[in-house]
Amino acid sequence: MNNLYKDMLVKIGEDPDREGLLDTPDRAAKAMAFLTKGYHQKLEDVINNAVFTVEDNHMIIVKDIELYSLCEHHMLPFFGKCHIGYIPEGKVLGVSKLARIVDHFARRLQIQERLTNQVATTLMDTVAPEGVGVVIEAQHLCMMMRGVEKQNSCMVTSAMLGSFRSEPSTRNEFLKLIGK
Ligand SMILES: Nc1nc2c(ncn2[C@@H]2O[C@H](COP(=O)(O)OP(=O)(O)OP(=O)(O)O)[C@@H](O)[C@H]2O)c(=O)[nH]1
Ligand SMILES: [Zn+2]
Repeated sequence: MNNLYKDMLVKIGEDPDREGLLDTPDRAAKAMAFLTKGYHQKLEDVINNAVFTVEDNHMIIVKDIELYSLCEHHMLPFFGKCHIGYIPEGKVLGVSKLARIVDHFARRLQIQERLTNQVATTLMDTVAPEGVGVVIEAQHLCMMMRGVEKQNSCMVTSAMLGSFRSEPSTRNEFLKLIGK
């Protein structure tokens, strides 16, 4: 990937041999590898069997999980917060794994809707809860730094599965607890 970045520097009108840019192709390649590392992770390694048994079935919420991703249309960042809720049916997931699942799907080229769905369906597939709700609020640099240049708009996406979809009271409890 280093050569691609060196070519890019030339194409945008820069001199890749000037002092400040000598290590830039290397650094940029490393940064891009980090930002897209989700492609090279296995979901089962991310979750690492951190599934535990519970007796009760009260709603569990982890909110304000920060996320950074890249929009697949412009390869520019979008960033914001993810809120996750679920009602277990015998099994819960280690709490850090919720944030790891968000990163696993965020660290790649994405659209916000797909990211939201992937987080929700992964939780559904992993612990088979009664229901899952995922809300993502994010700002897209492709709408801020360029294009339509709107600085204050925020895209909100949601994925409601199981009882979060079928039961308005469950969905409303979730939305209330995440402050929506
Ligand atoms: N639904 C959705 N759209 C996105 C996301 N990220 C970027 N986009 C949009 O993808 C669209 C691509 O539209 P095009 O008209 O092909 O590209 P463009 O000419 O660069 O569009 P502008 O951004 O309007 O200048 C734009 O409307 C972006 O705002 C996302 O996560 N979800
Ligand atoms: Zn974009």
